[in-house]
Amino acid sequence: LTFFIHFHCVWTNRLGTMGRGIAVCLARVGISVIAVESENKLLETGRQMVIGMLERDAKRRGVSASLNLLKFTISLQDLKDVNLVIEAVFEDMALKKRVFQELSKVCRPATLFCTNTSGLDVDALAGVTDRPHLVVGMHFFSPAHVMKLLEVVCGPRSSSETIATAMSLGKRMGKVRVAVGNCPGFVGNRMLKPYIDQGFRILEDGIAARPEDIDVIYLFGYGFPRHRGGPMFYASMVGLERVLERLEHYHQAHPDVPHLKPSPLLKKLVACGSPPVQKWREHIKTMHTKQIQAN
Ligand SMILES: CCCCCCC[C@H](O)CC(=O)SCCNC(=O)CCNC(=O)[C@H](O)C(C)(C)COP(=O)([O-])OP(=O)([O-])OC[C@H]1O[C@@H](n2cnc3c(N)ncnc32)[C@H](O)[C@@H]1OP(=O)([O-])[O-]
Ligand SMILES: NC(=O)c1ccc[n+]([C@@H]2O[C@H](COP(=O)([O-])OP(=O)(O)OC[C@H]3O[C@@H](n4cnc5c(N)ncnc54)[C@H](O)[C@@H]3O)[C@@H](O)[C@H]2O)c1
Repeated sequence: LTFFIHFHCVWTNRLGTMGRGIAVCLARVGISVIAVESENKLLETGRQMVIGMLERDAKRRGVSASLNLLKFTISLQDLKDVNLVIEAVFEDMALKKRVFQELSKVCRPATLFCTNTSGLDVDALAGVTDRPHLVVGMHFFSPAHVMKLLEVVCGPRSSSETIATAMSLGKRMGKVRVAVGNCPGFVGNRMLKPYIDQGFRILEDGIAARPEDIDVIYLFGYGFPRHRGGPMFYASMVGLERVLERLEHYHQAHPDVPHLKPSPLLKKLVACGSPPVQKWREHIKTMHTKQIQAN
């Protein structure tokens, strides 16, 4: 298989730029990569970075670096024979649309188009291509060659084969994959944004004196390490009745604060006897079925 990716070329604060991390993930599992940049100077900087990362990675693992799998270019025409594209240009809908339109002209009709957008509408991107069923999100986390998570973002028009291919490519790259739906920020960033936003509001309201105080509270009060599970597991562990009871209490006191209003799902789960987290899925399914029937 051959893959095309875009990669970032400005070395800022060691910040892992997505394209180069994705290129490393692909090449180290034996997949050919054609990396495309917008201009020669950026291409050369990016090339050196990717090679350096691959060499360090190979040294750590005691193997030889698979540099022969990489090709670097500034010409989109070089992508005419690739099987799959992972787009990682700036987070700008107009630019991404332009890139996908160009790719539609250059690539074979069966080539899959994946986007590494952090939260833009995958279906809007699919809509500008000549193959909406072959478009899917592959949301890697930064630095992409280190972080294990991959959100596979399924648009309403992504075919099941397209989703399955993105999932199996993620598996081959050694990622922990989660298939998610298409909404602003998907799951990770949709959850993270309210945390960050509340942090700013807390500072604005003078509830915490320093940003460090908020971070300290999070680090020492609510670590979510792997062995302890995430926020959903935590809610289950605390007890859903207690979570609901607290939210209702705060909601009554502050009816104008939207995030204090308990969700209908939480109420339903409590009404069903607060099943353990592993059992929520069947209740959620029933709820969705009823919603579909009602509509
Ligand atoms: C409101 C929402 C806003 C949304 C914004 C978009 C968010 C996005 O959509 C989602 C995300 O990505 S969110 C996720 C955001 N991500 C996180 O939250 C990640 C937080 N960071 C961590 O968990 C740890 O720092 C790591 C596990 C990355 C490294 O662990 P360690 O034990 O220190 O390991 P080490 O031995 O020192 O380095 C190993 C390799 O990693 C490299 N590298 C290291 N740091 C880097 C950096 N900052 N940068 C780049 N690269 C970095 C380092 O150069 C080396 O590379 P080499 O080429 O192989 O030599
Ligand atoms: N940085 C993160 O933490 C992170 C994490 C997950 C997903 N993402 C997403 O990945 C994408 C890229 O993010 P980034 O942080 O690597 O971006 P970036 O801004 O650092 O790099 C974008 C790269 O795209 C290149 N580019 C722009 N137009 C191009 C074109 N027409 N042809 C070829 N290359 C072109 C630029 O030269 C640059 O190298 C964005 O959609 C972003 O939301 C970022």
